[in-house]
Amino acid sequence: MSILIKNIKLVPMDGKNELIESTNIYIVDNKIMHIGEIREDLHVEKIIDGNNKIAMPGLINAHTHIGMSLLRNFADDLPLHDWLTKKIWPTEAKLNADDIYWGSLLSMVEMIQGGTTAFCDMYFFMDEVGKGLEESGMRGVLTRGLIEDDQAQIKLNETRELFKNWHSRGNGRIKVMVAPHAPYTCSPDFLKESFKLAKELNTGIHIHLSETKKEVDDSSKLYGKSPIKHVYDLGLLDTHTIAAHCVHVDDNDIEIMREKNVYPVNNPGSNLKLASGFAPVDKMLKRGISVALGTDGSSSNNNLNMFEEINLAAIINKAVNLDAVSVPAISALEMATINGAKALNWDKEIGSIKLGKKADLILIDIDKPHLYPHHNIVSSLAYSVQASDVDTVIVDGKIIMENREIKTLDVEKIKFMAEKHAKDLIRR
Ligand SMILES: N[C@@H](CCSC[C@H]1O[C@@H](n2cnc3c(=O)[nH]cnc32)[C@H](O)[C@@H]1O)C(=O)O
Ligand SMILES: [Zn+2]
Repeated sequence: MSILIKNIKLVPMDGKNELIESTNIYIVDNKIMHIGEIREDLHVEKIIDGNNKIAMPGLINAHTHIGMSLLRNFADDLPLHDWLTKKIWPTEAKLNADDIYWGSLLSMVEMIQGGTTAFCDMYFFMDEVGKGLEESGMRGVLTRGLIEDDQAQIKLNETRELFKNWHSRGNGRIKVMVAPHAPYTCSPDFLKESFKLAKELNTGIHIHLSETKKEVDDSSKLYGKSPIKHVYDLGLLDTHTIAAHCVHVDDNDIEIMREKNVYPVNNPGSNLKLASGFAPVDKMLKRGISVALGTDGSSSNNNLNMFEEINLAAIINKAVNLDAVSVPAISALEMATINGAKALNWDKEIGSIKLGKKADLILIDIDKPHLYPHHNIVSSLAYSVQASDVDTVIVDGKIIMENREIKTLDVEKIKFMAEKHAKDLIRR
C-alpha cells in the first residue's frame, strides 16, 4: 500500500526538528519513503488530507499488563502490596485463556483509539495476546510474567515456547522477551535462570524494579542492598533490560542504570494511584538515561491513555522538583516515542518519523476548540491534546484507524465479550 499524507504539520521526534509547519509524507509498503515536496514520480494509492492535523510517531506504552482490563475498577484505593496479595493475585488465579484474549483486545481497542501503536506487555496466556496483536495490526513485545512458585519451570518453558512461536511474527511486529516479575517474587536463583534464558534466546529482560519504599526496605533487610544493586550483582543487567517503575532509586542505582544502559519505564498514573511515589525522572534524563513511559495495567491507573501519561510526566516533575522547566513538553513526548522505542529495542525501526523507518504514526485532529489557538503545537501535545483527538493510526504502513473508526477489530463485539468475561470471572 502506498499512502500520501498531504499538507501535514509534522512533529517527527527525530532530535532535530521539533515541528515542520507543513510537509508531505509518502509511505510505501511499510516504510517512510519521502518527507518533503510533492513527488510526481511516486505513485500513491491513497491520499490523506493533512489539513488541520498533526502527524507524530505512534505512542509507545513501554510497560503494561493489557489482560488486566478485565480487572479495571475492580480493586481500588489500596497500596500495591495489599492490592496484589489480597485482590489481584487471588482473582488472576481464576483467569483463563479466553478471558485474556478478550481483555487484551479491549485494551488494544483503547490503545489504538488513544494513539498507541506499540506496547510491552507482561502477563500470562500470552498466546492470546499474540493472536490479538496479529488481528489488531499493532506492534508489541510479549513477555510472560514469571512469579516463582511451584509452576516456575512450567512458566519458564512457556516463555521458551512463546519465543519460538511468536518472536518476529506479524511481519516483524511482534517480539518476545523474558519477564522475571520482580526481585520480591523471584529468588536470586530464579532471577539467574530467567537471565540465562534471555541470553539463550538472545533477547531482553522485562522486570519491575524499586516500585515502592517497602520493596526497597525489604530488599535492604533481605539482601543488604537495593533491588537495582541486587539484580546488578546477579548479572541480570548484562542484557537489554526494561525496568518498570524505578521510583525509589538513589544516586548509586542511577549510576548503575547509566552504566548498564538500563531502560527505566516511568508509570506516573500507576505510581500516583498506588501511592508508590515519584520516580526521579528529571535526574535520570539528565544522566543520559532514556526514560520511557508506560501506563502499567488498567487496574492500577485505570486507563491506557498515553497522552494522559505524557501530561503527568510533564507536570508532576515540575511540581516535585519545584522547577517549572523540569521535563519540558518535548522531553515528555520523547519518553512516549523514541525512548519507548529504545526500551523495546526497536529504535532503529520506530519511535520517530524518519526516512527508512517503519510507518508507525498517528494523525491528531487539531480543529478542536480545546486545541485553539495553534500557538506551540509541541506544547499542545503535552498540555492540551486528549486521546479522543487521535484521528488516524497507521502501523507498519497499514491504516488501522481512520476518522476514529478502527478497521481491524470488531469494537462492539469486543466490548460485549470483555464485559461478559469480566462478570463471569467475578462470579467464579
Ligand atoms: N499471576 C500470574 C501472572 C503474572 S504476570 C504479571 C503480574 O504483575 C502484576 N502487576 C500488575 N501491576 C503491577 C505492578 O505495578 N507491580 C507489580 N506487579 C504488578 C499482575 O497483577 C500480574 O500478576 C502468574 O503468577 O503467573
Ligand atoms: Zn507492572
